[in-house]
Amino acid sequence: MLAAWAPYFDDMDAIIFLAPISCFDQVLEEDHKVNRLEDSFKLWTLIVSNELLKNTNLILFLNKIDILRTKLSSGVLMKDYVVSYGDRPNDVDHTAAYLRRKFGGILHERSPSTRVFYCHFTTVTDTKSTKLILTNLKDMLMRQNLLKTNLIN
Ligand SMILES: Nc1nc2c(ncn2[C@@H]2O[C@H](COP(=O)(O)OP(=O)(O)OP(=O)(O)O)[C@@H](O)[C@H]2O)c(=O)[nH]1
Repeated sequence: MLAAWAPYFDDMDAIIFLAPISCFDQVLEEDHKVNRLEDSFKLWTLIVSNELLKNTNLILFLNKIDILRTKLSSGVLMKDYVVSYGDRPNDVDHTAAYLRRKFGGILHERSPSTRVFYCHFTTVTDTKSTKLILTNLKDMLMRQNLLKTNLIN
């Protein structure tokens, strides 16, 4: 599937990858044996390791942080679903930072090129904060393109 669409994205400035991190205790609707967070790790691994996309900026949105916060506060334990999480504190700061490190580690280990790890914690339904993140990303990419073409230094 990825192999089929990747060639159409190799000249994109960036791909925004949304991983719904509140879904750590859920399974895929189409396959109840697959954990949704595991599925996001798998897809992220496929994208970061794809040769055709090695020059494309990858921007990771660790999304649904608001739902993650509510879920953890209600007593759902990350370690019950993510065994490697162990006995770390079950709060939003620690769990989110842990997941960020996991996604970043995959990029670091599996990318065929050296790439910056762009990662944001998001609640994309909050249009105001999402607009701000997107505007900053657009500025960053424009600056990067100008640097590449030596129009600024
Ligand atoms: N509270 C909250 N809702 C969100 C967020 N992102 C998406 N949603 C809502 O979640 C619902 C499902 O949208 P998606 O997550 O895009 O789609 P999905 O992952 O295929 O759907 P689900 O299986 O329902 O999670 C929609 O009603 C969205 O508006 C978020 O960050 N916070």
